[in-house]
Amino acid sequence: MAAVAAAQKNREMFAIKKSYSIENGYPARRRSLVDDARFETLVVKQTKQSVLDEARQRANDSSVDPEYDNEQCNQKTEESNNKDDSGLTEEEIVLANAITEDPESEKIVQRAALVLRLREGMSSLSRVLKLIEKYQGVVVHLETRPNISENGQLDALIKIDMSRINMLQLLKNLRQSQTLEHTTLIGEDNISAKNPWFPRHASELDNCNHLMTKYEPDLDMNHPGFADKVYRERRKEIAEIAFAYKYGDPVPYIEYTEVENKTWKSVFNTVKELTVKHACVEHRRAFKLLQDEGLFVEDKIPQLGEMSKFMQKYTGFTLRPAAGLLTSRDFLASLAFRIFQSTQYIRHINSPFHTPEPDAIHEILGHMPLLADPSFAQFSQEIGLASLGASDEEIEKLSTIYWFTVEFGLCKEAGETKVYGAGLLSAYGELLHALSDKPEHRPFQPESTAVQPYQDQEYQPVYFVAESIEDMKDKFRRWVSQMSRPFEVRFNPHTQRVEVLDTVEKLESLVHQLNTEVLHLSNAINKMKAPSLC
Ligand SMILES: C[C@H](O)[C@H](O)[C@H]1CNc2nc(N)[nH]c(=O)c2N1
Ligand SMILES: N[C@@H](Cc1ccc(O)cc1)C(=O)O
Ligand SMILES: [Fe+2]
Repeated sequence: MAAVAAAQKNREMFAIKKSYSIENGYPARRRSLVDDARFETLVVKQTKQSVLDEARQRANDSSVDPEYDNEQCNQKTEESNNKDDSGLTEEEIVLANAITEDPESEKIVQRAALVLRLREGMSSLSRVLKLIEKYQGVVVHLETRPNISENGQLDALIKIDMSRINMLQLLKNLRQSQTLEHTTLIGEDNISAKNPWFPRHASELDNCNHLMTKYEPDLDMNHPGFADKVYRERRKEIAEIAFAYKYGDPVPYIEYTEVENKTWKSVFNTVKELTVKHACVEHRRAFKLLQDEGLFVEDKIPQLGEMSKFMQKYTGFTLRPAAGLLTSRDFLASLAFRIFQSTQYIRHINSPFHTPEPDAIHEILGHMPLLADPSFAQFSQEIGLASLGASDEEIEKLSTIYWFTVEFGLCKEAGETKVYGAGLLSAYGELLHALSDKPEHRPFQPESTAVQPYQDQEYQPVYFVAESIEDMKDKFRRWVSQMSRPFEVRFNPHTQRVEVLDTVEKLESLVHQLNTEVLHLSNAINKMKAPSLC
């Protein structure tokens, strides 16, 4: 018990706190969640590293490697130093970040309002207007008034439409001008910092790979591999491969070692036996399919590339490698694109029944069977779509729902309680615990489930039981429709793009598509009703 308490304390000490970046002098105005996560990973890792090196020494491991990650950290620090944001307003930083994160977006024409203080009255105004013309901007609104405090000065509000890249140039130019006292850009539409950035195309998931480092063997005293240098090196090697991965690359092939295959064999055989009796029908069905296709065999860890092909065939889900436990926002965002970010390293041989961080055994044995089920795949994508542009509070709720369904969900089946959560289907220790009378079983209700606190270091004390997976999905849909996001999104599988449904044109084209599909459906019905005589 003492060990558990110590581990809990260790994790609390290092858990990434929401306000961490602000406490450490990272300007709150730069509210890109991508940048925040990058910064947090860096600082938390550096701090933890030094404290834990000491602890590892105490754990009788002489293989402390202080160089770990220093290179990577330095690189990132330099990167962020190069970004000189001094003097820019929040809106301008958001604008500049939007361009850096998606260079294609620099040509997007953006509406924005400029507030200027003109030193030389009307004559400065004509210079400003000429400049706007030079940058191919269109003035859509212009208002001036004498400045109340200074004689002869004029305040102007100018609304313009201009490409993002030109807007940044224009601002630079205006700031250097002697005739202006100050220039402020007020964002409109999507350059507002109030809507966080989110990926619009599957390729932008290259930006969504921020890790929560608290359970890595290098940083978690209770990780089964904490004092095993060989294990830590191997885990790092495989994580590096994931770090280097870019959208469009083939899924990397990993030559698994004998020990790793042995670990797989022991988990696979135990889970195979237990799931016959305890897993939900969707899991059992897909498990059999995976066996029939030769992917689920006892003596070889399936390759992620093969798994990805398998799932693409059944539900369109594909896999991309992840270096460890991802932040909820990044992890959920990829689900919106029917992409599952999957770790590729294997848990420690000493702890096959349960591991504190997701590993390839968890992803493959736990998640893949249900992601190969069309209805469950749809549900996973819906949680992902709901997460795009959601507030931090909503992300917290969505990930809690995800936790108690996709990860640790139980459901009823012909009067019996069955397992569908991936965290149980890959951890036979916890699977048996979940079905025993030790933990509490509560009915799944999105409102209460979404706010149930949970920890991810030990077996759960509470599980939620759904009437059925379909019923859980229905309840989730009703609940999620009340979220605060002021827009709807839709995934276009042809372009792999998430579209924000915010213009009449987009909705019209969608209605058109749906009409065509309805026409096909009614044709199909007619054909069935009156089969042709030929
Ligand atoms: C969304 C929710 O937080 C969930 O537990 C996520 C978090 N990050 C993850 N990261 C990886 N690599 N694999 C996972 O299964 C998850 N699960
Ligand atoms: N506990 C799971 C792995 C896991 C860890 C953390 C998670 O968030 C999810 C899954 C297992 O042993 O298989
Ligand atoms: Fe998982």
